[in-house]
Amino acid sequence: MTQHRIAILGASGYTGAELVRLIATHPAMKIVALSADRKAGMAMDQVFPFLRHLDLPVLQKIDEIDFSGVDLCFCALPHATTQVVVNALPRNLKIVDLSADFRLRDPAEYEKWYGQPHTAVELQREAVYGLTEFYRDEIKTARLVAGTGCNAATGQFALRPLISAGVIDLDNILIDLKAGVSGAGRSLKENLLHAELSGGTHTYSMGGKHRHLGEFDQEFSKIAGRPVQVRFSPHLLPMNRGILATVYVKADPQVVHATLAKAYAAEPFLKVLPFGALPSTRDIAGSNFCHLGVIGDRVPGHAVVVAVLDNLTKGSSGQAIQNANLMLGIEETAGLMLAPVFP
Ligand SMILES: NC(=O)C1=CN([C@@H]2O[C@H](COP(=O)(O)OP(=O)(O)OC[C@H]3O[C@@H](n4cnc5c(N)ncnc54)[C@H](OP(=O)(O)O)[C@@H]3O)[C@@H](O)[C@H]2O)C=CC1
Ligand SMILES: CC(=O)N[C@@H](CCC(=O)OP(=O)(O)O)C(=O)O
Repeated sequence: MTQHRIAILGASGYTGAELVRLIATHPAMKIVALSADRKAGMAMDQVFPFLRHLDLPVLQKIDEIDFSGVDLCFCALPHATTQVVVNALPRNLKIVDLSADFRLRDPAEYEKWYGQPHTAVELQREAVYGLTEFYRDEIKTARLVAGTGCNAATGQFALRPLISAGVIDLDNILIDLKAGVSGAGRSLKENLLHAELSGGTHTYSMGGKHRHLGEFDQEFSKIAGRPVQVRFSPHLLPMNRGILATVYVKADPQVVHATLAKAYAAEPFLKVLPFGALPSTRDIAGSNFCHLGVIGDRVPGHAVVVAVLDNLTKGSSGQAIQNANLMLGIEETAGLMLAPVFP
């Protein structure tokens, strides 16, 4: 099988390491370059001893990499840095970006949510939104794909088919979400110290401030053909991986279940549980699966959808590989059918 030559920028971060872990057993990808910033010059097993069994290139600064020998580049860098880096890469290089820089179509929306003007607007326009199950055809022919926010992916898996089918009240949607701490990346932050995190939970970016609302607004309004604004309450939980979104909608619960089950019947990674069964993050850790459950609320005419996925796989690096498979003409599930880790 052809081995596509892969570079990973930001390989010393959490999503970068997850890309390496998954690509290590991919049948048609070979890692030829890895980048880091502070950790440039180090071997991967110095940064991540859990990858010691692999023979990997040394971490380099981005400007030391020869991209002429690369077929596809995963970019797992912080937002804002990303647009500068991608703008300087060869224009024929296929890129799957994991940051927020190319997710929003409208430059004004980017500035609103990220607090600064976009400096590569033409790339922003070129990028295809990377929620694979809903953008497959565009992703197959794209050069630049923008991976979704991990929370944004979870909420969209619960809601997109319901909005498309017109079975929920569009003005009555609440996404209450719990996220694991690896979603915040590997750089040191005081509030993420074990002593300050492990004993409790708290909300963050409440009151309509979370940046993934930009993705919800963009995508839900596009599907509905009119503005849709959801309510969103993110919480940080003292767990490493995983997101659980509890989504409250005004709708017939059986119709909600039937709509999701039908929409995802042929999807290899999206699993709808029997009516009334609800999923747990414990059942998807380390895998590219998203589990969804539906139950009737106590108040008639209301339903609750619960969606879970792993932020480092289906929420970022697994999704990125799924998109790269399509861009390279490989089987979409290649390298991704790993079972979750349990317990
Ligand atoms: N973590 C998650 O669950 C998700 C993350 N994302 C997005 O993916 C991207 C990567 O996230 P994550 O892996 O968590 O982040 P980390 O903070 O864990 O890693 C960031 C990586 O970028 C490198 N880096 C930082 N600054 C620079 C710079 N100025 N120039 C070059 N390289 C730099 C770091 O290198 P070094 O450490 O050597 O300094 C490191 O390799 C982010 O945009 C994030 O928002 C998207 C979905 C989910
Ligand atoms: C726990 C935590 O902090 N999670 C991050 C989501 C990670 C992600 O999807 O990041 P980007 O949108 O920045 O790429 C958050 O809620 O902002």
